[in-house]
Amino acid sequence: MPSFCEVALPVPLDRTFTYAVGDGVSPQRGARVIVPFRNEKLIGVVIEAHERVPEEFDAKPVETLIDEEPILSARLMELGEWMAQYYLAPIGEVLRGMLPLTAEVRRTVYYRITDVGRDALAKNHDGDDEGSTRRRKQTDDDSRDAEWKVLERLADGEAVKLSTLRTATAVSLPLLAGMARKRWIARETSAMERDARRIERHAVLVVDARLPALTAKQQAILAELAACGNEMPLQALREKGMSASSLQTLVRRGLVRIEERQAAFRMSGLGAGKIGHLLNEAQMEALASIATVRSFEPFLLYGVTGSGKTAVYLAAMQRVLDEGKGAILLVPEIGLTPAAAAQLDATFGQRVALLHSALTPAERSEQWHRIRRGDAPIVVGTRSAVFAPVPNLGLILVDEEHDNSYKQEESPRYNARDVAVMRGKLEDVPVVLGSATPSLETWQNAQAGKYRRLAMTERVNHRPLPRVELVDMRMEFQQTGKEQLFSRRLIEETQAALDRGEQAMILLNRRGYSFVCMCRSCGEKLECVNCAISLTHHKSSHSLDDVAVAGQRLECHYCGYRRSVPKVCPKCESEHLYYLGAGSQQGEERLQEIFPAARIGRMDRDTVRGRSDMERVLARLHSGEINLLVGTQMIAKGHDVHGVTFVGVVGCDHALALPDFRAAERVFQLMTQVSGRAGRGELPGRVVLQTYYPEHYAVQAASEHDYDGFVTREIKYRRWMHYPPFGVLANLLVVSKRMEEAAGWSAELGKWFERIKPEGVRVLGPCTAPIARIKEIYRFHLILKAASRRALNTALRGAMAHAEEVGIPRRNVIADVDPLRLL
Ligand SMILES: Nc1ncnc2c1ncn2[C@@H]1O[C@H](COP(=O)(O)OP(=O)(O)OP(=O)(O)O)[C@@H](O)[C@H]1O
Ligand SMILES: [Zn+2]
Repeated sequence: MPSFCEVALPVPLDRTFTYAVGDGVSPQRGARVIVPFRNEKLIGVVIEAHERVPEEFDAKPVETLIDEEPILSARLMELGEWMAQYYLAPIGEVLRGMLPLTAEVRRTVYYRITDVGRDALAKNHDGDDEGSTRRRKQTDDDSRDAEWKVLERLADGEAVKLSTLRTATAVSLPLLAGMARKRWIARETSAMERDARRIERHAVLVVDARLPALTAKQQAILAELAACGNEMPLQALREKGMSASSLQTLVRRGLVRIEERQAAFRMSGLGAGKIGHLLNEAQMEALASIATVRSFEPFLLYGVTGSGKTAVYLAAMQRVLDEGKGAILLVPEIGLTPAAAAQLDATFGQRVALLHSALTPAERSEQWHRIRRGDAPIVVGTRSAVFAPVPNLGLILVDEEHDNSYKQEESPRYNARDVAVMRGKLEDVPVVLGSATPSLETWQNAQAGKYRRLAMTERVNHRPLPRVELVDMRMEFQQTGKEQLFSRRLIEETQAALDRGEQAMILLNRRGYSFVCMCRSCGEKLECVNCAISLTHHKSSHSLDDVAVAGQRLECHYCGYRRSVPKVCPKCESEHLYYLGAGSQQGEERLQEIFPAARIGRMDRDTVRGRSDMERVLARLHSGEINLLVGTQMIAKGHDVHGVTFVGVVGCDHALALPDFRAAERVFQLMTQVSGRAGRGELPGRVVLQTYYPEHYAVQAASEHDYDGFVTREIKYRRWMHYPPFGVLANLLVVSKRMEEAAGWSAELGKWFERIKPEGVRVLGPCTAPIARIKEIYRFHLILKAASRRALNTALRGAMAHAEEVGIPRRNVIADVDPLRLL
């Protein structure tokens, strides 16, 4: 029996912690435990059990072993360790991200008085004796009184639950936090396991009871139950507006019984899905290649927009299922559209688990357990679904593999597409990366023969790709003498589509009304108080149900800070404020002026907050209720609306002016994807691309559907500049609330790199990051560019070790490996 175990805890430290295990307990690798850590109880994952007695300290004992059996499989553990190594992310944070089970643990916060607190309390009493008037004067504020009340309640030394303490003293949370900072009281937490299964309470009709006289409300409940097979969840009764007190009366009279049931899995509100098509020749070929492989092999499925990649994914998953295995399909953040969900439902019914961001923690853990039990061998979900514990995995698919939402922009900063390939390798199963606009990384891997390339170069039923017309906005300005948001051609074509009874989509890739507010007198640009970011002007807006959701305001799109719209410049008090740059909200307003009869819908993060909003807009689009949709890049993703024959693209090439080596790739992808929404039905599509860079190769290639042309140019540039995929990058961020600290620490790391001169690594910086401050945190960075992965990893590791040596806290140094943005 081992006496100790190494536990990975969700704290930002690159290490594990040793705990003692009691007699008869043997925690297995991959099992969860609850352990004491500082003043808290944390859930960790066991990395290994061992006999090595720690030399410098007495190991505290494990409090609870949650899982007798490992909850993370050996392969998932290995994947986690690989991620920690590759992304320089704390192993505990990686493993926490792999286990969406927070709902299973109840956390309770306690407070306890400290010695410092006792002293303070004693002094206060002494002061009381000397003369309470003086004390009153010194501490005339109420908060002092509240503090004494808390100390007195805690004086007997027992830890008191936060909720009890608040009931007893009516103390506020900030006040408690302040007392903890003064070290008068100490915060402790305990964690308790909660039953993972969700329990639902059901009302059950007691059938053979004799019916006494009943009120109308009581009768309504009985009728409802009788109509639903004599029982239904309380939640559902409540949603139907049934009275709770009437129900209680019925229960008291023995007419209804309350029973607890384990919640059944329900697919929310999905109708019968579309039935699949017979695959065409190109689809069959792709499927045949994928389905004959049973060990690790990565594929690039390059299929133009509307070539029917989804049908290939579904068929491939069906094959895997027929062999008694499971599959994971990753989709971008908003890729799990109702249409896709309905199709999955129709194909796999109860065998599929959907993991998306709108799930509550309880639902997420419920899905997780279903998957792990083998009840749902088909998993479809966003980024973190790459960790789904599918037993007997047979296939991994990544739809729209180029999509930026696969990258997590917080620790652990992984890219789910790359993790998917690694997982495929560890599980020894094929991995398919699909896209109409593959990332340069994936394309190069295919070129180099590491990935097998499958191509579907035509749309289904030989439908043509849309004809794309470029409008040079500089010419437009010269010819019309006015700076216009929409060009004449865009307006003509939109009108024509609407006149023909067809639908149109217009992309304006910024949300809000105007994205810059400036002062004409002093040139001041209004920025967020927390971030070095211009504030976006929003007019008052209405949600889809026509409920006003927010008034006119300036808003920061990084931290959510809002302020009223100033009448005068906050700096020079001039009244000449003006607004620049049109966002989707302004786009909508202008379009309504130009096309008063159009039924306009908007799709951006202000109007579409969750899945149900998305469902509503798409349903209205499919039904034809909306015939003109304006929105941000949300409209570009995966939608398959057959009535759309025209797409207009407005101002999505600004990025080409930025010093960002991925700008061309991003602009090409967005233009191609959004163009790809046109002409997916019987009728051919048209596109108008408004641009200020008509000669740019990304714009040219997008207008000609020429991925090959684009990638050939782009590859040359990347190779020449040693940018990915011809070299590897990391962004080493140094952050702090205090600017001098961030500056000093990054300078220290810069000096270290200069001294060490890590082989094969070029270091740029340190300098302030392009966004110098986000959420009150100052940001400096160093960019590391290396020819080999190994050199990069070694250099980063060295820098991290040096940071630790010189006392830079771990959470203030962030390594972003394979960054998508160097901001
Ligand atoms: N074999 C087929 N015959 C006819 N129609 C098909 C066939 N396969 C798929 N379709 C239809 O073609 C349309 C496009 O398919 P799908 O949405 O899968 O395209 P895609 O390749 O994913 O495109 P995008 O990259 O633009 O999202 C859908 O309406 C789908 O129902
Ligand atoms: Zn901000």
